[in-house]
Amino acid sequence: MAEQKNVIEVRDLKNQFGKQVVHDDLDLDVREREILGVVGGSGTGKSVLLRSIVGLQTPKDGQIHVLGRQIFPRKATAREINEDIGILFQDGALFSSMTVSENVMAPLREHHPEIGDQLAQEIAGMKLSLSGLSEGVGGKMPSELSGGMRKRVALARAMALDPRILFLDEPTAGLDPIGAARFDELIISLKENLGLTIFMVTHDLDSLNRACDRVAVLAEKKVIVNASLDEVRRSNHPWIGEYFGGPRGRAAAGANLASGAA
Ligand SMILES: Nc1ncnc2c1ncn2[C@@H]1O[C@H](COP(=O)(O)OP(=O)(O)OP(=O)(O)O)[C@@H](O)[C@H]1O
Repeated sequence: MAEQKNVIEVRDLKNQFGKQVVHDDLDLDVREREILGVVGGSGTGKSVLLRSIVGLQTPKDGQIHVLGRQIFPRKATAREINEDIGILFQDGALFSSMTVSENVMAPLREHHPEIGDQLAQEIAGMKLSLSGLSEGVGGKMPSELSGGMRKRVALARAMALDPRILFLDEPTAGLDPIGAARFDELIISLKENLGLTIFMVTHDLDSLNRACDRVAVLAEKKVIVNASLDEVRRSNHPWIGEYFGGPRGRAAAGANLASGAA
């Protein structure tokens, strides 16, 4: 198989808050068109890593390149960075006073004010449909939707500018198992049909089994392994053993085998 190129390269990353060093000499590669699951204990710096890569957090040291652009030390402009990435934050963060359509159109209004109302509406409708929502949803307020639907609206908004990379921070948190499985199917289809690369911070073992091509594990201020789930499971690191070998880990792996997934 041809070697996939890296769309994200992080080298020697250091993040520090006061005396607390969160990342030290952290390296990470993310390949084009893969779904990378990012896991690690609470407070290991998964969200800080995501925020550093998208330019929302200024690291202490290191180098970050995304799609060939230098994010840190900063050379790319915020506009250039935002052109090719979409972000779904942990809480979805929809604007509660705007309709669903207006939420999805917000990035278009900000980055492409030249786009007229009708075209913006049409693009919003298309993104909602890509996210598995029906047309009628556009006129509703976020408060009228279920948690799963709100996640899909947030995903539609993250895709408003046709990103090449999607960053998802715990996208299935708060969803029931069926809603979470459907969300995973959706992101797999985005990867397969649109060729997106997906960087997904998650605590959801079922999601890792179902959706991720590779898994990066954060521990000891670094990415200690970035490999297929099978390879990660073979690691003898104590946190990995506890996480994947515990009852939840075994149940998730068993469910995956039973459903015939690779
Ligand atoms: N802006 C900030 N100022 C000070 N400390 C911060 C800031 N952002 C993050 N931290 C600290 O950095 C550490 C890593 O935080 P982060 O949110 O990245 O962890 P995480 O791995 O995503 O955790 P969780 O799985 O619980 O969401 C935590 O100890 C957190 O308190």
